[in-house]
Amino acid sequence: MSLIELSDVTRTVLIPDSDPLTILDGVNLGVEPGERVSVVGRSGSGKSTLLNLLGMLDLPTTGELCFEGESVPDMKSGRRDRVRGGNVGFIFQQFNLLDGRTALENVTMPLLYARGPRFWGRERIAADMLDRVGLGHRLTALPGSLSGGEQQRVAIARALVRQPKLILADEPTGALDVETGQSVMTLLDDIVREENAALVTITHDPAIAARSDRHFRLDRGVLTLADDIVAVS
Ligand SMILES: Nc1ncnc2c1ncn2[C@@H]1O[C@H](COP(=O)(O)OP(=O)(O)OP(=O)(O)O)[C@@H](O)[C@H]1O
Repeated sequence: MSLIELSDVTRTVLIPDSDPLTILDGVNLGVEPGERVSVVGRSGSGKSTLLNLLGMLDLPTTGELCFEGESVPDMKSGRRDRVRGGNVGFIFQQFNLLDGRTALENVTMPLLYARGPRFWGRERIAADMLDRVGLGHRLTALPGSLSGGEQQRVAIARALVRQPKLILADEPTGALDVETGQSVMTLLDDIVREENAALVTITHDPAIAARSDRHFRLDRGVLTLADDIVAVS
């Protein structure tokens, strides 16, 4: 069973005084546990819309979306929020850290929704996670005092601290120079592998896309295999 699966998914939006706009058109994609998938596509091709569906933030207009075999549109919204919170980690181009909070506070935050030992031990768990991304010595640093690469490491720690089964990374290297971007992706790959999480990376950059196990291209809402992107070992 796929971890998350879109079957013949269409997403359209209604535009006042105009025909409906089709943003995703007949998309089929199954992501397996522990698998790394990349999606490349030009600006406006529908990448963020696809990511929002995979993250169960939006629902398909037609077609099916299942998480671990369960229909996402059939979930009540409270359950959908719990399934998302417990299973999906997000990483964004602009890091999206809370400015006034330390690195440790940023990474602790998702554990405020945990229960039992993970709630009571949240600061130690978050500190361990920051240590794993090489920032054990910057626990009290505010995001503004960290470099872009360090901020993205904090964001990776925050995305992974609840041990999600699925990580969704939207242009994770878009705000970093090439070398920093590659080192951040190496770190992300290593942790994702250790945790046996699935990783879906949306990127403009073929070198970043090539790191994944399977590669797709999105063009005007149509998703196809991108065989010209060659995996690097
Ligand atoms: N709610 C909406 N209403 C109208 N148009 C929308 C809406 N959401 C998305 N679009 C349009 O659908 C297309 C795809 O949007 P989307 O944000 O998914 O693209 P993208 O590939 O992520 O682009 P970028 O790389 O620039 O972020 C764009 O042309 C966008 O303007």
